[in-house]
Amino acid sequence: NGEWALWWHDNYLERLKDFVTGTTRPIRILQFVQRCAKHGDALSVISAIDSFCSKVEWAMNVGDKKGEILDAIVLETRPRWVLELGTYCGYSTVRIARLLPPGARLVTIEMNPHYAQVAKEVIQHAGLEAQVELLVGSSSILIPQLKKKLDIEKFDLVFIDHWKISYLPDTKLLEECGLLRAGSVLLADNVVCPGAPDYLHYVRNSPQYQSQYYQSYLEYLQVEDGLEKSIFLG
Ligand SMILES: C[S@@+](CC[C@H](N)C(=O)[O-])C[C@H]1O[C@@H](n2cnc3c(N)ncnc32)[C@H](O)[C@@H]1O
Repeated sequence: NGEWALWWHDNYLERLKDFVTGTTRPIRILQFVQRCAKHGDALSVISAIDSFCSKVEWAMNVGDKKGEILDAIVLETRPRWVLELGTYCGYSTVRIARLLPPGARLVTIEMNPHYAQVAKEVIQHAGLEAQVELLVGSSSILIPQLKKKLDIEKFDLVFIDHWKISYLPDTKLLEECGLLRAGSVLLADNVVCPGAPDYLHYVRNSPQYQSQYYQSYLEYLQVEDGLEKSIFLG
């Protein structure tokens, strides 16, 4: 059901609406945010995107239900440095950035330049551009450059939400590049739908991680999905 729903919303309906409107889904989300959300008010940006994506057009944001779990983990972690893999339109970026303690930074990586441009405008609309560094490119190329590029030592929290096939190789890359410390938290989205079985097998069986599943629902749909929180033990 989940696979079918994703195909329906992400391929068939999106292409149809793109064709009919002559725009793209990210542009339609941005236009809704600009029309309905208050400038500088992150919560109203989040509400506008949730409202658009639950009532008008589905989109692959982490969504409101899993978003609450994400919020709780950001608040309990109180990170100084956060990395997000997969920005899309900046929904989860705004969710995370609004909860960061003073002086903390969120680095978010998006390989699609069109999505990244929309995300930049969404983040600006939320008034959070000072907290966020948006990098455009592939995670596998950018991760090894992060220490030099941004003078980062280690990430306290990593939100993993790009293509599922990249979860495991990028996690190993973060380890190899020395970007994780004992206690760093990895939070991976969509571990059930569409699923990341090789990643789950790794974090649940490696002695280097202590891992826990948070059951929830796929964004804006009644289909089981969840987040996996994995603490790197060093
Ligand atoms: C599920 S969406 C991210 C949703 C976003 N985190 C949110 O909740 O609002 C996945 C995004 O990851 C991007 N992506 C996929 N593989 C990537 C990679 N290897 N490097 C950078 N971006 C990637 C895609 O272009 C897409 O925009």
